[in-house]
Amino acid sequence: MKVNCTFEIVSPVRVSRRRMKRTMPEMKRARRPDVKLVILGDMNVGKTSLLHRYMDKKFNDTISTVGGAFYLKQWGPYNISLWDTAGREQFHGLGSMYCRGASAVILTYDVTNWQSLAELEERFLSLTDTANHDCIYSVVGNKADLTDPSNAEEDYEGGCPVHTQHYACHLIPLASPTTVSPVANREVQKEDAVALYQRILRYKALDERLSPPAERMCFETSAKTGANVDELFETLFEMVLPSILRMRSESEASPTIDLEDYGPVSSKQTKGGCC
Ligand SMILES: Nc1nc2c(ncn2[C@@H]2O[C@H](COP(=O)(O)OP(=O)(O)OP(=O)(O)O)[C@@H](O)[C@H]2O)c(=O)[nH]1
Ligand SMILES: [Mg+2]
Repeated sequence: MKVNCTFEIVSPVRVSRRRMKRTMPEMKRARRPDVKLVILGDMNVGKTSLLHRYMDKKFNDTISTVGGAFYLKQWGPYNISLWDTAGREQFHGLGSMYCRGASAVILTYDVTNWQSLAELEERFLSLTDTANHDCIYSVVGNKADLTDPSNAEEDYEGGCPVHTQHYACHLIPLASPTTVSPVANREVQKEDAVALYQRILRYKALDERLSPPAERMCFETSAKTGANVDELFETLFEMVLPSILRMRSESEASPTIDLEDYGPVSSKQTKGGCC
């Protein structure tokens, strides 16, 4: 449905200063997402946790995503829609719908689970065929905290770091402490992610010399500790900025709006509903 209209928006942030009457282009900017990023990957790799960490700076309990959900992030003057998707097989078909019109896709695996990396090429890469022609791709290994020796914990009552082997801590070790050797947890090496990124470029028939380098597009993150999470999203936002500017100049010309573009957005950083 396309309509011509201008209406008044009172932004909760500005209501103390002044009520604003915006013309169409400003109203469009205030509400309509400028660009779309999608996060894909097998179930349980931490897609939702990464979005919660970035949007809310928290690592809280999650339930397995049903269908998909979107978040609207205001980044400077730009509105970026972040689409979370379900990794479960039963929702696989929805992935290509969520990727439609995407300017960046985050392909996520679990560094402690080799199969989650393999699934990206076997099951998820083809879903990105509906993304924009100039879409960028990031390969993200999450749960890096599980392979970080400094995070090692022994199974004590209350927990005591493994490097205090002489039990300096006050806790009495259990009869047979189970030491988690974090490095042994790692199943995917960084080189494996780089190799996958290069195969993605070939799949997309992109010239590697003209594409963003692997070291810029491959990340290891932890939604639990927050490691590299802001860097991941902010790097991608910077990289899609040219697409935003291009699409804005194209949309300036169109005086109509499509009300279906306006999700249930009511404040600056708003979580969309499940779609
Ligand atoms: N240690 C650790 N656990 C994590 C991390 N990220 C997510 N988890 C845990 O992994 C489990 C799955 O996390 P989700 O964010 O729900 O995974 P998902 O990819 O959204 O899963 P689906 O919605 O089913 O596709 C939860 O128990 C999280 O607490 C991380 O960085 N480190
Ligand atoms: Mg999820």
